[in-house]
Amino acid sequence: MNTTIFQAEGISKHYGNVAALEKINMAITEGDIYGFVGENGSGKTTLMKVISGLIHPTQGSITLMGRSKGRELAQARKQIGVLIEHPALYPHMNGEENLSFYSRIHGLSDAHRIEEVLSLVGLTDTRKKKTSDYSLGMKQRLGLAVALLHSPKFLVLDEPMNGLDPGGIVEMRHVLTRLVKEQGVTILISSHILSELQLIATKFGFIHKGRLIKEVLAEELLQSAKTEICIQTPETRAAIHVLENVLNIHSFIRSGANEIRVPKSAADLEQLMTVFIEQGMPIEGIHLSAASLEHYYMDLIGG
Ligand SMILES: Nc1ncnc2c1ncn2[C@@H]1O[C@H](COP(=O)(O)OP(=O)(O)OP(=O)(O)O)[C@@H](O)[C@H]1O
Repeated sequence: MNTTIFQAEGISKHYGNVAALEKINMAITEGDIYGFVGENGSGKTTLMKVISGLIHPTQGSITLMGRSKGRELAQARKQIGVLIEHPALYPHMNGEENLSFYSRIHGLSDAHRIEEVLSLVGLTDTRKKKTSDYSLGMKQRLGLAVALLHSPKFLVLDEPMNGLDPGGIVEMRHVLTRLVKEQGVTILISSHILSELQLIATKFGFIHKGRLIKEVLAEELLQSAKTEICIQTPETRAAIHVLENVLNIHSFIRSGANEIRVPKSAADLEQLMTVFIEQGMPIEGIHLSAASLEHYYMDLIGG
C-alpha cells in the first residue's frame, strides 16, 4: 500500500471574517504530483503555508510522513522543500553564492549537492551571474534549487511556473517529473496554467472559496465522459465569431494559438463542420479529445 505523505483533517484558517480555508480534508500519497487548482484567493497558498509551518490553522490538524505532534511534526517538516510566492534570494549574490548561503542555513556541508541542484534546474552555466540580473524565470528555478538543497521527500510548490517563458515551463515540467521518477519525491503544486498542470499531475484537488470541492485522479479525468471537440484553425478569431454569432455557442476555450475547444455537450460535431464549411473557415483539423482540466474546473464551479 502506498504511504500517505501528507494528510489534512478539518483544516480551517480564518482571518477575522475571512475564511481562507474551511474544513479541508485531503491526503497526498507518496509519488503523487498533486495539482492544486483554484481561482485567485481560493486558499491554495494558505494551505501551503499551513503545511510548511509558516502559519497555524485556526482549527484542524495535519500529519506529515506519519507525524502530527509538536517536535515530531517539526522534524517531519525538515523533509519538505518549499517554494511559496517569490523565492527569497540575495540580489547582490550570484546563484551559486545564494545556494551556499542556504546550504549553511540547512547545516549542509556537501558542496557537490550545490552542483547537483544547479544542474537539475538548468542553471549551471549562469551560476556566477548576480541574481539581480536573473530573469523572473531564472529566479523561480533558483528558488526551486534552494528548495531542493536538503533533498526533501515532499515538495510544496506555489505557482512555480510563474514568470517562465514557454521553454522554461517545459524545462520545469521535465525537472519535476524527473524528481518524482528518479528520486521518489512527492509534489503538491499549484498553477494557473491548467494545461501544464494536466500534463504532469497524477491527482487534482479543486479548491473554491476555501473549500476542497472535488478531488479526481488523472486517469479518472481521462475516462470522464466529458469529451471536447477540438478545432484547429489559423483563423481562431473568425472561428470564435462563427461559434458565438452563428451557432450561439459561448462555452469554449482557446487552448492554443490555433486551437479552440468546445465541450461536446454544447455542440454537435457534424453541425459544427457543416457550418464552418458553409462559412468558408480554413479548418486544419477537428477531432474529439478528453476533457481539458480547464473545462472540468469551469463545469465544477459553474462557469
Ligand atoms: N495575512 C492575511 N490576512 C488576511 N487575509 C488573508 C491573509 N492571507 C490570505 N488572506 C485571504 O485568504 C484568502 C485565501 O488567500 P490565498 O492567498 O490562500 O489564495 P490563493 O488561492 O493562493 O490565491 P492566488 O492564486 O491569488 O495565489 C483570500 O481571501 C486572501 O485575501
